Amino acid sequence: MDKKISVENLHFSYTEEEEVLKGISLEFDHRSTAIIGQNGAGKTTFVKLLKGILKPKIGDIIINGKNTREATVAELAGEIGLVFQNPNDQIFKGKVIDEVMFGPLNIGQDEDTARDNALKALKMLDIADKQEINPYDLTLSDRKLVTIASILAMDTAIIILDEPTIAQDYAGKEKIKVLIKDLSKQGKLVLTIIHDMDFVAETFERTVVFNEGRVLLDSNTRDVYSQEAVLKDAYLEPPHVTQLCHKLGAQNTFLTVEEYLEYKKAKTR
Ligand SMILES: Nc1ncnc2c1ncn2[C@@H]1O[C@H](COP(=O)(O)OP(=O)(O)OP(=O)(O)O)[C@@H](O)[C@H]1O
Repeated sequence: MDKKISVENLHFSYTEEEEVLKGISLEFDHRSTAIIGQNGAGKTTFVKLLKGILKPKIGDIIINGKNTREATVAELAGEIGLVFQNPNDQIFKGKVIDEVMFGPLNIGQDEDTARDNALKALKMLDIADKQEINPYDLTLSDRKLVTIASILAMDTAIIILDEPTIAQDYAGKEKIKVLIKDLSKQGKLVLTIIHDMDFVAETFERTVVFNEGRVLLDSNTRDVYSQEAVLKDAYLEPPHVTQLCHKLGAQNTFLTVEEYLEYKKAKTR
């Protein structure tokens, strides 16, 4: 299996008093993966370490063969793209098209390629008609889509999304769900921090649960959501449909309404 990210015994702290990550070992391959966990569990810190913005105190992170201790953020930029949780931390250009072209130009794409990739990314997110607008004149949900497009346009093998569904309505969430599945089919590693358990169930093959700086669970998404008691200890709940089906007496862990309906139909045949 092709390993794109390898994390070995990772420790990190911002201050002397408190260790935020307490020995994380994980490997990521091509599978789309959700990282879940309560606020403060260390998820954003973890992805900033993967991106090389922060450096490990102990342990190593290898991104496509490069150790983040030795590589600069600029060297890693062509391998790994990170969409920040808050779009305002990422956006600084006065026009959407310039914002989305900035990343590709920065990693050495020529002007024409950068423009083509930027337009392709804007089209994937259905916001190509917004290219001449100032990002700060857009709604928060469209601004978030602009930050996702900026990273897509760089065409990196690894794409990390921090809370992509924030401020999105149903249509926006569907757009992001389809995008993640498409990117994954293209062979990209998509890693996503997310609090929306229903979205996780419908979208990701693998789910990693962080709890107080450690990995509590790491398995395929169905297996993770079948462990209700362990999730409860981490102040997490399975998706609504999973809980409802259990309450209706189902033994299996259902991840979507469609799955449950199929199961009921098959039983009554
Ligand atoms: N720049 C910083 N300086 C000091 N402490 C920080 C800093 N950033 C985060 N922390 C602390 O590190 C811990 C982990 O924070 P982190 O943002 O990684 O968690 P998280 O799981 O992403 O939470 P959330 O779901 O709320 O985004 C928290 O206790 C937080 O207060």
